[in-house]
Amino acid sequence: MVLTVDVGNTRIKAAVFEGSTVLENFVFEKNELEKKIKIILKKIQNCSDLVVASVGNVEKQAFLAFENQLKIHFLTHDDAFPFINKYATPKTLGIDRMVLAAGATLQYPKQNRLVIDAGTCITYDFIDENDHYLGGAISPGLRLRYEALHNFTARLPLLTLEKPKSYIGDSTAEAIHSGVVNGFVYEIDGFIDEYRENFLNFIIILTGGDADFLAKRLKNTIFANSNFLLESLNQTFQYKINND
Ligand SMILES: Nc1ncnc2c1ncn2[C@@H]1O[C@H](COP(=O)(O)OP(=O)(O)OP(=O)(O)O)[C@@H](O)[C@H]1O
Ligand SMILES: CC(C)(CO)[C@@H](O)C(=O)NCCC(=O)O
Ligand SMILES: [K+]
Repeated sequence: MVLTVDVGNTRIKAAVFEGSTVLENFVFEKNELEKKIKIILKKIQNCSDLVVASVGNVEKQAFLAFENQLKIHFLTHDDAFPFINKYATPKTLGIDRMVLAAGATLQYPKQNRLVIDAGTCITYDFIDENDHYLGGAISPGLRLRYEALHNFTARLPLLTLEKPKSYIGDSTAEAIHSGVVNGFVYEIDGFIDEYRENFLNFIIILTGGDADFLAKRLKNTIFANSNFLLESLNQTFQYKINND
């Protein structure tokens, strides 16, 4: 069994896989890392490998305490990935985006794929049918938008996610909810439209902490898979074993 760990910008997500099946999911905070991994390994014995993708400030050392229990694989840019990276600055491409691109490439062979990860940031990643990773976009995620409005102004309160009543916000709170939530949805629909103008066919994979909320509101019908990053991490690991 394989324990996959996604260290995001805000939280940590983990899942145990047997082959390609998820046995159990976990979400926890960064300061709980060691404690939680210990609990997971106690609960689910015979995990042979631990695979980590980290974009947060958690380094490989944080996992060395478990070295005598299972093999630690800390993914880096030097590992084998199943696509050709056309990003102009491949060394600065986020490892989470590389893992998402790898998962899309392996799970949906020989087609254009757009991966949208609505997490702390929204990331867009496009891998074409020739398995060329072309790039995409990075923008502030839903919660970050609420926080940025509050942190960088004098008068805007810090609000938490609420469904806007209308696109015409009739109060400060409603104006913020409309700006953040509708702006978020319009942005994503707008990007999808732009891709549609340039590519005849592509599949869309929607993931991240806000994926379910978003899926219901997009004009494009897309199903959310909030586990896509961890599934991709498991697949990237299998690919690495087969190609090392
Ligand atoms: N308990 C929570 N803590 C933080 N964000 C949450 C929580 N529950 C839902 N969310 C939503 O999830 C979004 C963050 O997504 P996610 O959890 O995927 O981010 P992350 O852990 O930082 O991962 P990544 O860095 O890969 O985006 C926020 O915009 C927020 O609206
Ligand atoms: C964009 C984030 C923050 C999303 O988690 C991460 O992928 C990252 O730190 N990327 C580095 C910059 C880039 O991908 O070009
Ligand atoms: K993200």
